[in-house]
Amino acid sequence: MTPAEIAPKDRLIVGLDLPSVDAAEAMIARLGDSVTFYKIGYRLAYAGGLPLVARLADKGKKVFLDLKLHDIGNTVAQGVESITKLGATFLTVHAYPQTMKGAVEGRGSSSLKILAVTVLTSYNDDDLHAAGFRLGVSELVEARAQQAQVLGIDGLVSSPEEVGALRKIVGHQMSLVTPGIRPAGSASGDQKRIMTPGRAITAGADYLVVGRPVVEATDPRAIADAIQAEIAQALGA
Ligand SMILES: O=c1ccn([C@@H]2O[C@H](COP(=O)(O)O)[C@@H](O)[C@H]2O)c(=O)[nH]1
Repeated sequence: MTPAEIAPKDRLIVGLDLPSVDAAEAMIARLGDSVTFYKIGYRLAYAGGLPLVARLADKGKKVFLDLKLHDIGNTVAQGVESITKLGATFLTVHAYPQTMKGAVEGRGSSSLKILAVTVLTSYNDDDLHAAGFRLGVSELVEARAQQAQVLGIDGLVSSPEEVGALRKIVGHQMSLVTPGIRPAGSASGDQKRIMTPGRAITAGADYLVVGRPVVEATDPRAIADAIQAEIAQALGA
């Protein structure tokens, strides 16, 4: 799907980082038709949230399974093959060559799209160096994007700060999905590479992932609607 083909409303992916399936379902009901795309990550998946994928699909919503797999290639391939049956649109793996190769093998010809997490948005250059990496954020993101492209990965997760450089490398063949989104005035929390929704879209992001600023808001629907309006304005839609 080229960026022009993505419906503006589908570009906001709300992270259901909530403690239980009941809490997630209550949030989905509150957000109503403001949100069409949800992300299920560690917190909800390990609290029994995987069956929600099919329930959301039945309601016409899309699901991003943010499981960030990383293991030996064979294990990743087998795990991804199981995940293809859940009905999610996106699944994340860490952008290590063996992991990405296994994920593409496990995905096979299914409709599941594999996203490679380049460098977590809570990391800056100092964090990478402390973890033993020689490269800084921008160099590592770009190197991993090149490897992901060669291996047949469908999309990349990065901060919006890297989207311009990534587009030059991967063109429109891969989806660019960006967490680290903060509406003006909201707390950054542990995120270190952040941008507002409008600036991220203008920078060229295809999808914006927003968790806490929506699900911890007093009025989540009002915040989601404001983000959708900012996205539409940045797209000139
Ligand atoms: O590099 C990454 C990859 C994934 N995430 C996930 O996105 C959401 C962001 O939540 P906020 O509350 O809006 O910070 C969260 O589920 C992360 O696990 C990311 O932040 N960065």
